[in-house]
Amino acid sequence: HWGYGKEDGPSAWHRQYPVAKGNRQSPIDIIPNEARRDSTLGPIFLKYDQCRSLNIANNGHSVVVEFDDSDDRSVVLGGPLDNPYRLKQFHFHWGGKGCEGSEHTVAGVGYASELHVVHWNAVKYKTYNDAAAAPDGLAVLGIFLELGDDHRWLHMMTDALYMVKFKGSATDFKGFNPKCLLPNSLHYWTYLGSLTTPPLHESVTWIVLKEPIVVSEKQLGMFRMLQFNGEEEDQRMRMENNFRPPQNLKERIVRSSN
Ligand SMILES: NS(=O)(=O)c1cccc(NC(=O)NCCCCO)c1
Ligand SMILES: [Zn+2]
Repeated sequence: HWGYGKEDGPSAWHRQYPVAKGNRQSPIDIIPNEARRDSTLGPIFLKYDQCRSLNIANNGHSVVVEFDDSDDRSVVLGGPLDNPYRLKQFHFHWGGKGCEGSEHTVAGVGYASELHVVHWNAVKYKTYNDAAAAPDGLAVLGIFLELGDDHRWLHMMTDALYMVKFKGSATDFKGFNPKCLLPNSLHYWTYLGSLTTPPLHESVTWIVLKEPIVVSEKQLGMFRMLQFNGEEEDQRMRMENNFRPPQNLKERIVRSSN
């Protein structure tokens, strides 16, 4: 199975997932000076007021908070999107102590971590899985985390991490609204890309916010108490450095909101 180690990590994924060498892979290094300012790109809107989380889980690659996506109560719309995309889940990617851990980089510089808020096109596709394999199926909001003071609300999530220490564990996690994890500004870069983990489907319209949120080293350190392995496995592997490095931009351009 794929992972982030030496043998099963990003440089090996192409063997089982040949699309890893495709033309619209993610993440990428975003070079602000080369992004095209596009006046036709409007603002994005996050309609998360009715949003309610369901559970938090360790899937062996990251920690994921899932939402009820049975209706259009929580959607992202506007910006590069032709219709509303329904909120499905959010998860994180992070590094080791003091190392970089984001997936996208900005002019070659990484952040300590990156939050991905995953939405799917329920107007065009019947199920999330259908959307996840379609070129306009997903819209993922990428938010950088930089180290500084404690984040006022992140503790609500990090306090629950001890309950999902091992791969395959999950627990109720109700009432968490990801609106509390957004920065002040919704200015963004956008480009067409892929899932950053296998199966690496080229199905994502990426919307990467320019302004990072601030979390403390202590809070980020809580993520590293998670483990890649299941409870029953002998091999104990701390969950960290679960990020894919930047991929070739190929024939793509990155657009910038105003
Ligand atoms: N990291 S990401 O590009 O935001 C992203 C978004 C939505 C799905 C995925 N990847 C997957 O669902 N991979 C399938 C296996 C995951 C754990 O079992 C990655
Ligand atoms: Zn991700």
